[in-house]
Amino acid sequence: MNSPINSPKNSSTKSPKKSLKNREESTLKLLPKLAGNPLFKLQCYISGKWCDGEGGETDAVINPATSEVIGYSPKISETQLSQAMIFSQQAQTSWQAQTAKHRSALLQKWYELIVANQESLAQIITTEQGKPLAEAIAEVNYAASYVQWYAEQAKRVYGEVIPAHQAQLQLTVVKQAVGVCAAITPWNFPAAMIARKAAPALAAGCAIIVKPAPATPFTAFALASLAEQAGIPAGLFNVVTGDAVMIGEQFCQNPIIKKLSFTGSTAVGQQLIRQSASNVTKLSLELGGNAPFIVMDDAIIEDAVDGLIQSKFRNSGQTCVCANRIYVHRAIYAEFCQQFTNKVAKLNLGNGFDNDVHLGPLINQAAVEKVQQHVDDAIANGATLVCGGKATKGLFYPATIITNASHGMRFAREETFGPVAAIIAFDDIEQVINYANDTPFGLAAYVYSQNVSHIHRFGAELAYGMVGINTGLISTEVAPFGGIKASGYGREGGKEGIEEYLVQKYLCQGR
Ligand SMILES: NC(=O)C1=CN([C@@H]2O[C@H](COP(=O)(O)OP(=O)(O)OC[C@H]3O[C@@H](n4cnc5c(N)ncnc54)[C@H](OP(=O)(O)O)[C@@H]3O)[C@@H](O)[C@H]2O)C=CC1
Ligand SMILES: O=C(O)CCCC(=O)O
Repeated sequence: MNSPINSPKNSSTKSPKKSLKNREESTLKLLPKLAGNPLFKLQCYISGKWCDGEGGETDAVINPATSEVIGYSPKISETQLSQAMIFSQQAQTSWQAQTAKHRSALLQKWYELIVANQESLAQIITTEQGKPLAEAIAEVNYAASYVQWYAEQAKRVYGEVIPAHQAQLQLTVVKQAVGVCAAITPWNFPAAMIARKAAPALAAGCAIIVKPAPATPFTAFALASLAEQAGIPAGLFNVVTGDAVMIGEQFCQNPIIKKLSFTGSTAVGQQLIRQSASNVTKLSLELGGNAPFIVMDDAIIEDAVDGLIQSKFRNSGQTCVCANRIYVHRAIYAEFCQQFTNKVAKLNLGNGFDNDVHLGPLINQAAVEKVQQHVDDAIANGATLVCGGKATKGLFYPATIITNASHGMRFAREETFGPVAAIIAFDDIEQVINYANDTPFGLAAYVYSQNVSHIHRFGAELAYGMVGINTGLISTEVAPFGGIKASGYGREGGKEGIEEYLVQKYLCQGR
């Protein structure tokens, strides 16, 4: 039987005769957990209306824990998309003319609704993405924090007065909304990745059209439902699903779209750069990572172990800022590995809805295969498997520890995106900085050390957009999140995040 888990794109179904009501009824029979969930919508939200694809085609969405079909998301047509852009352009013109205070109040309302509906949203996230319910709740609050932050920042978009070079001139710089924006988001944080693009866009006075990953469209529809309830005017926040290639080309090449923000793989990011050349579209790209996690011999081992567990196993390792390569000083290597193994043994793998589950399933079969290849490569090249190392059932992959690993192994070159902790010994700070920087990627790095001069050196020399020092968790709405090198450019969060959706205009005024 063709398993839609392997490739959601291959699971397209042409179902023009199936009415929405029938689709909802058959879906709810399959998945009692979402029955009655007021935010469970199966339609795109475009120009303030809920709609199917005009050709009636849909994509099946699969629960990665059970392989059951959760529901179907529409495939919108190119015509629908270009009409959405025209409508958004009109809506955006009025929106940017509103006061920042007005935009802020609507975003604040959206924030409050997201928090008030956190359980319904988290249920949808766990069902379509697989992460444990407690993590899904944490993600909803994380997503909400961006909406709240940009509701506040909306009111602080300041311009500048420049001391003029001639007495008769006045020089000022104003900031204006870039226009209609687009976003392409991944499945690993289906709520947060949308919130941290849409909230600054709306705060800045832009409209946005979001294409979520096909594995997790229902969280996006749920956010749209709450935006509608919050009173965000039609055409400003849109969610479209369907053919990624067609939508991606339109986002890059339709001149209505002035800005595209993407989170996902480096390969797709590079394609979007190429595609948007003709339109010179402004881009923000948050791409793959390959985070080094460094533990010096002067670190507090217990803290480093706890930090590694947080960094490595969040979302079963399916996070671009997850520790991907772990470097532990040889002097503490054995002790560190022992303490880490003892704690990892307590992590439970299971359905995210069950109690006391720390790791849910991986997103699809391709993800399981990539993880397995990285494990097999390490073992074949002389590393030692301490625990895990094979899927237990379906997409469930256990926490895996590999010791005696080396820098040349595949996991150290490529993002694993799974719950595999492979630990490499190093001898001195020079060597480990070289190892850490020996990658095309530059998103996040982590260091554990109690030596101030070591910390300063790591801070200065690690070639990354973000460095966690004596912590395994760096993400927050108040700080600029983003990478350098092949991990992309642009920042999300902090005061910097809203700048991505603004353009500067310099006014040179004579008497
Ligand atoms: N930085 C991060 O947070 C993430 C990194 N990754 C990395 O990427 C690897 C592969 O994951 P995957 O989900 O396939 O990531 P992709 O980069 O393929 O997908 C991310 C998003 O981009 C869309 N997309 C894919 N191709 C195009 C295109 N030509 N034009 C426009 N949009 C497109 C996808 O939609 P569709 O699926 O319909 O093609 C999805 O919405 C992971 O193993 C991980 O290493 C993945 C996800 C997030
Ligand atoms: O790109 C990702 O993997 C999501 C980032 C998660 C975070 O904000 O910590």
